[in-house]
Amino acid sequence: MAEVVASAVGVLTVSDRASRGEYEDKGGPGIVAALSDILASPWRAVARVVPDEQDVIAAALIDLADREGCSLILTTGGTGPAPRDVTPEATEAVCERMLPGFGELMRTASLREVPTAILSRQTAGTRGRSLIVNLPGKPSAIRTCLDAVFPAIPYCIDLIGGDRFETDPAVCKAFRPKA
Ligand SMILES: Nc1ncnc2c1ncn2[C@@H]1O[C@H](COP(=O)(O)OP(=O)(O)OP(=O)(O)O)[C@@H](O)[C@H]1O
Ligand SMILES: Nc1nc2c(c(=O)[nH]1)N[C@H]1C(S)=C(S)[C@@H](COP(=O)(O)O)O[C@H]1N2
Repeated sequence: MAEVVASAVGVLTVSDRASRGEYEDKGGPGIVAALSDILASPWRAVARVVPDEQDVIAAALIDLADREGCSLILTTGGTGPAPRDVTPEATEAVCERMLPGFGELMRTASLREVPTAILSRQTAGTRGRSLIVNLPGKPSAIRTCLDAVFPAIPYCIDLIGGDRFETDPAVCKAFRPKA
């Protein structure tokens, strides 16, 4: 019988205070809870918490993509305009190709909730067989943004040769044009 292999998903919290233990990280667990709801195929989280330092974020993204083999990596935090917000820069630095449509759609969805949605510079891109997607730091933004873009994520990962992800159609209808 074929062995069922759980797909690794990187969950990267970028927060100075959460990384120092000054507050409990609600971002990483929020992403895990959302994925538990959305995904129907076997998966496991590889979670990390790092400070808002571009080199540290980039190193974590490279490790999750190249060593841990995560087909999907979700970051939370560090996407705003403050001087220490550098998650988009770290993402661009490690990606071969950017997918600006992700940021555009996530900001549009968030704008229905808060006018400050336009302050997020969140983006997405691919590194080898990994798709990296930035989410804002506010834990409440995680579900809003994932619900907006997740229908396109499994097909995107198919196209770059990553793992096959299935969603629970009652929660999220993944769209595969060639299926
Ligand atoms: N990982 C997290 N867990 C819980 N709350 C968070 C987390 N990240 C952000 N927040 C909340 O969202 C707010 C905005 O997030 P932002 O990423 O701008 O944080 P920040 O003010 O730059 O500080 P830090 O980097 O220390 O989290 C924070 O002030 C905090 O209330
Ligand atoms: N859905 C949603 N998107 C949101 C927010 C939010 O509360 N909900 N906060 C905004 C604010 S106030 C900022 S500054 C930016 C960047 O946040 P970050 O630096 O924590 O990533 O995300 C924006 N996007």
